[in-house]
Amino acid sequence: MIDFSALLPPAVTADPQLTALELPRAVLMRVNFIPGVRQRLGWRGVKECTGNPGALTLKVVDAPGVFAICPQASDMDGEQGRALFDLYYFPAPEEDLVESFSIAAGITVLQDDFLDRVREFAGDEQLQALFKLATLQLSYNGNTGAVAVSFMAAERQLLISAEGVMISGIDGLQQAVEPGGVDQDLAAQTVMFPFFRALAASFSFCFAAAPNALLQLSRPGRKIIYYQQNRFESEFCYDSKERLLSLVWGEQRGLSIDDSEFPKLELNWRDPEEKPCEYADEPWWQKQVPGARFSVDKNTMGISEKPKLIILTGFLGAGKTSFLNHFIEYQARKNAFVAIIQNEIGAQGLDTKLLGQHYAVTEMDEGCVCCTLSGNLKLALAEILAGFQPDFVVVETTGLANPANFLSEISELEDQLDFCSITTLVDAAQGAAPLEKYGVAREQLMLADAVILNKIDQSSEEQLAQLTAKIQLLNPVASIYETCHGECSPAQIYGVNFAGQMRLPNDREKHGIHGHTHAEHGISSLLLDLPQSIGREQFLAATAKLPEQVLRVKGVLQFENEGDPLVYQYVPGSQTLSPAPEEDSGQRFLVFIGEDVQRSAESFLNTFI
Ligand SMILES: Nc1nc2c(ncn2[C@@H]2O[C@H](COP(=O)(O)OP(=O)(O)OP(=O)(O)O)[C@@H](O)[C@H]2O)c(=O)[nH]1
Repeated sequence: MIDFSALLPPAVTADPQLTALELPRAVLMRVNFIPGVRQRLGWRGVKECTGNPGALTLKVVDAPGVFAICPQASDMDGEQGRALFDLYYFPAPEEDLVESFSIAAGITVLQDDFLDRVREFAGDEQLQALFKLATLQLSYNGNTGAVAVSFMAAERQLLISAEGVMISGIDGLQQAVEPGGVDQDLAAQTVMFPFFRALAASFSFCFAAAPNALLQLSRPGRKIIYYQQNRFESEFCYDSKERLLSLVWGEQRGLSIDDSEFPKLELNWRDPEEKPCEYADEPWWQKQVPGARFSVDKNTMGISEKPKLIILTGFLGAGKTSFLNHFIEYQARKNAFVAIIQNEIGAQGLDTKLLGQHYAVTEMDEGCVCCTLSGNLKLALAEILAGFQPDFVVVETTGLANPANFLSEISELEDQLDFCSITTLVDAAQGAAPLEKYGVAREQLMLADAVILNKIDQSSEEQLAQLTAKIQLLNPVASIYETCHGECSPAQIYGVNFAGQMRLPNDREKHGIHGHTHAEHGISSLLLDLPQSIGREQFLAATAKLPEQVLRVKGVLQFENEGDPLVYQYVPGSQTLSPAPEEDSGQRFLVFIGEDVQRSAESFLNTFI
């Protein structure tokens, strides 16, 4: 029985249809975030389409273009789940292969916005019609745990233009394809096979098992004759075959592969027979990638195996999430994988949604921010380290957390993590006020290895100088960096190889800093459910009257008679409304943070509802 627990959450594995639908994505994301493994399995990288997180674009070693996969349909029959995916290849403009695509595809490839369109191909029907080359079928039996991955493609994808194709050239209109001539003759199976090869090898790696059956079936190919106004006919084409190649992990009987239209059985191999010679050298027979097992791959590459740990603190609204977004982007460009642990005040986990979905995120329970973080941090870290092999783990604490509270727990994980830095964001726009008022804001600074002075666009030079002097008084050893929107180079802060060492609790005790400070600051949080839609004017009038005890408000809301939901963010003195993340839970809410928030939230509600 294949163990899916490291790939999919239990709520998904309990549902065979969902499992069939989610499995390729889970496998592809997982292998692509383990640098040592990715390359060896044949991948160069993966990216989710923002409009459709189930749709991925991928680069494969040695293929200059971009491959893509997009879920198309799924169904279920008892314990059988099945899902179909469309597979695409978007050639690079300089590739000779472009000549074999249709004239319309060739023109599209040469347009300036082609690569931008490819990144968002899942919402682009024209692109899908021009570049779909194959289909993938995923079958899963919930009883036996068996999985079949079936690849369907034609030897030749032939398109005949009934009326011919004219294009405009230097000498005016020219006949590019004669009426009844071939517009496209593409070796679809050969073009797509490198993708299937790497995909199948990724399944074997994630399942830690090689396939134990292989089926190959075929049927006569077809050519498509197209007319104007989107009219199509299809005819058999006997000098081309369509093939279905199916690999099975686990018990083949009882797995429903939709192969009814493929009457001719060409190959039927089962373990322990000798492997079919045409596929004997394929990488999918290896259940382990040499030198790339979870525990040793980085060592064999001469890299320290332990992920670097960064603790990100900073008072409410200082810019932690903004900085984290840049940090992730910077690392993604360097092919490094960042795992994030966030502890959100309020149950909604808004920050997780505001960050892209490209990263593993473990949200911890809400509750007393300091203590809960302390209690669950080890668990969350252990979960991440068991499931992934991140290069960095960033713990983004709430604006009210005192890092001193969980430093001793982190020091217990010294053998699993390299401590890199406590990085503290400071809101230059708010100046020294939070530092003067809240002990926790001072302690976040006293503990910092690096201080990022953010929002300098909202502060005068004189105010900046005063604030810097205050910070230096509190923490004479931390380096201070000035930024806007958290945009600063991680290499500048942490050094090129991130050797920064976090001071451990024993050292800190000497500075007179102690744990658990949550009782002293008197700040609490409150979640306010909003009606599904609200009036824009009334809402803005109410926010204008927020009392100074309210330090932070954020949430998702929908204005009456307006298009999409919006994210609302408030810190004293400024508020923003921006488009909500694509993945919308449908819940409309605000989280209030501050002193006496109960009263503030009640009077807020009274003003505008
Ligand atoms: N003008 C300006 N606004 C900024 C800057 N950096 C962040 N912001 C805005 O400040 C607000 C808070 O930023 P976040 O990055 O969410 O801050 P945070 O520290 O994660 O906030 P919490 O989750 O409440 O702790 C958002 O509306 C940002 O767009 C900056 O440099 N200048």
